[in-house]
Amino acid sequence: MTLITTESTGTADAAASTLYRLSRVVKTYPQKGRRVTALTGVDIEIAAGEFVTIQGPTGGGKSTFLQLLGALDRPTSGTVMLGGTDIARASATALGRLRAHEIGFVFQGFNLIPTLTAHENVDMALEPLRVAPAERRARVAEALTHVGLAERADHRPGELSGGQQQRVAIARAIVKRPRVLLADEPTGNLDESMRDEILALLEGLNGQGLTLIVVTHDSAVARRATRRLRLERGSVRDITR
Ligand SMILES: Nc1ncnc2c1ncn2[C@@H]1O[C@H](COP(=O)(O)OP(=O)(O)OP(=O)(O)O)[C@@H](O)[C@H]1O
Repeated sequence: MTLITTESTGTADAAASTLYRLSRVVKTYPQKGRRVTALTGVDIEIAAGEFVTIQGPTGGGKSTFLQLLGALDRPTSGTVMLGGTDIARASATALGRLRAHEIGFVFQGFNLIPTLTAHENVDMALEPLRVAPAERRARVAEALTHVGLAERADHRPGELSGGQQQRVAIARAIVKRPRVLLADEPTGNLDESMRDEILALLEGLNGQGLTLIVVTHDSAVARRATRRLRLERGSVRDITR
């Protein structure tokens, strides 16, 4: 099964290759006539194949950090390299392309379209990729099989449990064969048994070489990471033990 790209295979070579390189990243937001600093000058590298978790207090800068990694926003200063692209300086078109092709997103609230079936929700991610119809159908089926939902392809989100909805969201993220999967509290809305299912699925994907970067308050998730980061008052600290 080819769910991930060659750039992110789990070989020792790929594991040693840098996926993200952030240098002196500052992010400020205007707020009531002054500027709030969300990131104070972050320097960090993330290698292909890592499973990184990001923890920290509310307002510490986690969402801001994830938005920059996801090419959803640009830093105020500094560079955010994803492979050979500097997210700070790339055109809006290039960033859109990066998000569509290279980055899978998973959110706490699943963010599925309620009127579409599981198959249609996953298929949407292939829309910008110009995949031929037959291959498109095969890739969607493969992604749904991978998350254990082949039998539920025709179900709408309202007919699925929270854990199953998150599986559909993960299928939607991996169907594009991204270089990295970014997740914001992916287990935040789930009970313990569903959390463990999703965690096992994410770990399996990482075992196949997919780079995972997960913002989480859940220490059970963080315990499985290969590297744990803490973001507090806009700075990153490595807390892997
Ligand atoms: N769009 C915005 N406009 C103004 N200030 C913002 C904006 N987004 C974030 N901030 C501020 O930047 C800082 C970091 O916020 P961020 O959302 O990145 O933290 P967080 O660690 O994700 O918090 P939480 O765990 O509550 O989601 C906070 O002081 C926040 O108020």
